[in-house]
Amino acid sequence: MNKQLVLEDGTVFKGEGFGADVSLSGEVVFNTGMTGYQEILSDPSYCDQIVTLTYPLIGNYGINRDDFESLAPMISGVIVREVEHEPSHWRKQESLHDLLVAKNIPGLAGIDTRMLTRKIRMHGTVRGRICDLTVDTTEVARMLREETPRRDQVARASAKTPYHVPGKGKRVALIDCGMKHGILQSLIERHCDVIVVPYNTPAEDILRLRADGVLVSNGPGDPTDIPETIETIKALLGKLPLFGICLGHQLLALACGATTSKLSFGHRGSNHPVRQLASGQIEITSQNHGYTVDVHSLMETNLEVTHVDVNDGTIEGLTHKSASAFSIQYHPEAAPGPHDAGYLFDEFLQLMVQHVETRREEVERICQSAQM
Ligand SMILES: NC(=O)CC[C@H](N)C(=O)O
Repeated sequence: MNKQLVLEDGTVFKGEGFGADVSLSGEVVFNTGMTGYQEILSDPSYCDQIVTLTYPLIGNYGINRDDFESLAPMISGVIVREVEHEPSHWRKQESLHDLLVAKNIPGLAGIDTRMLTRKIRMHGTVRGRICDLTVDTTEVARMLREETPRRDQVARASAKTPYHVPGKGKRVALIDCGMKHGILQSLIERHCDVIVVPYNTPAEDILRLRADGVLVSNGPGDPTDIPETIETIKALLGKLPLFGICLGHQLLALACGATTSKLSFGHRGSNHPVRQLASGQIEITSQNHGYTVDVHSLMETNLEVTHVDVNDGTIEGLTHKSASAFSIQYHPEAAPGPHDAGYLFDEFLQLMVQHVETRREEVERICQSAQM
């Protein structure tokens, strides 16, 4: 044993280090997915978090060039029960260890991940640090309790300047709060013409793009940390069809006057059941969020709940009663799946088509009344 995880309450888990030989702190969370470690560690929503993977063997199919959700992982560490250093898969290019070394991210193997997960489930997420066995753990725990966590994750994860991904279909302005590439991919598959813009782009600049709709992406941190994006959404509401995913969902709710709060240990995994209220149908979804929209705060808003989490009853989807806007807390772009929720991208497309038709009808009506 040569590395340890120290938690802010003083608990210590000793294990074997892998990946980069560095010490990093972060919020310790767990993900229950059996596969998808490459997508998880490269999902910018995990920025500044140390992720415990509850599936007991990780790394066995390696890392490939295609499955990254972003090119620069922002995760603070990976914790596993057992890591495989000799992966076997026809698509693999390198091992998990090699990737973590290259990206300067520490890994910790050989600890009781079930015990750690049960602790987080009972007491909520905690701050922790992966470090050498030689350091004074009481000192590390004190430092973890006293340091103020950063709140600039979205600014670090978002694109710094706009860029265009041309397509022949509907034009989507994609507000990048720390976007997973899967979202872009899902729009490209539907032939969209996508302009990705930074999280703090003002509404006027977005309107100037003459987009057919706006998608607000997933992203890290607390949604209340980015009032700029909330203001942009407020100004766009009713002018263009709007679709919010995960952080984007929380931001739409805040823009409409609702509130959000932190869940005790969040939802992170790839088999979370969600009920669609209109049909009663259950979708199996991929989730990764630590915050939720407060149900009682919806009373004062024009929002309606469309989807609910079957496990804990929290809100998973919202729609606006008058504006063309809807959002979901989970991931329709999920990779490696499940794909039950992919229809939501088609609904967004449908909303953009309807919006264009309504506008055309409006223009015709104005022209006709002008002739009279
Ligand atoms: N995946 C996301 O977009 C996460 C949203 C937000 N950072 C949360 O933890 O709730």
